[in-house]
Amino acid sequence: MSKTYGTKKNAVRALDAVSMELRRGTFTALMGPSGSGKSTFLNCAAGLDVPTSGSVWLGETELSRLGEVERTELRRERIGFVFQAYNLLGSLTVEENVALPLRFADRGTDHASLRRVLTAVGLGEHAGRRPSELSGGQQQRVAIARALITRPDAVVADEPTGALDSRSGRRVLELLRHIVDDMGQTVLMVTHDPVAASYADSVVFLSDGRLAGELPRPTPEQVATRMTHLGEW
Ligand SMILES: Nc1ncnc2c1ncn2[C@@H]1O[C@H](COP(=O)(O)OP(=O)(O)OP(=O)(O)O)[C@@H](O)[C@H]1O
Repeated sequence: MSKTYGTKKNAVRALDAVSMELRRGTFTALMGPSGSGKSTFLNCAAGLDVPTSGSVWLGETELSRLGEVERTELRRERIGFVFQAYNLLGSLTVEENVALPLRFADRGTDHASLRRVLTAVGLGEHAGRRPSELSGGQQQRVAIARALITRPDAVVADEPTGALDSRSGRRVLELLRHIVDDMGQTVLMVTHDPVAASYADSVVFLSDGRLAGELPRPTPEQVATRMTHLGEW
């Protein structure tokens, strides 16, 4: 797919014929210098935006062909989102925050699934707390539980550890690894951090809106070396 922002002389080609297949049950990290198109790719892949040309498929559904309303519905039902800022509602409890996507999707709240997902992210004991009573790492794990509650086909995470200290970050990355290995989830994560990227099955590099290689079974050192070759981080 390609994505151009603006028109004519103000046009910015953010993605230039980038083609990628994310297999079910895999964890992919997306890296590249600032402005290389990572967020643009993630947004188009997850149906928050549409490419200017090319197509995006989620299973049998051509996401890029859907109108705004259908795309919003598909996002709610089939994609889980995790961002650097946890975007939790402060007035709701942990459990209520996690249940929110079910309400938006007009699905009933299934308490057994809520308990299960909260336990999976290690917050079974904190269901009744407010986000302000949790650490940053715990809040991000609430956000991951919220992303998982609809049993989405894929989870996209844009810098999920960007605001965390390295210990809480590790816990979040281990959790992402766990949802892939033990729950069969598919995860796409944008990150600047070679250690975070090393938790993925494979790292895809972007540079100037183009694919710039892939590194399977990455180590932090290999990722850092590649990033150095791509220029500024
Ligand atoms: N809404 C927009 N309108 C115009 N240009 C945009 C818009 N969003 C992004 N761009 C441009 O598209 C290019 C790719 O941006 P993008 O945010 O995808 O990069 P990125 O790799 O995620 O960067 P960063 O690591 O800094 O977040 C950049 O040149 C950026 O300035």
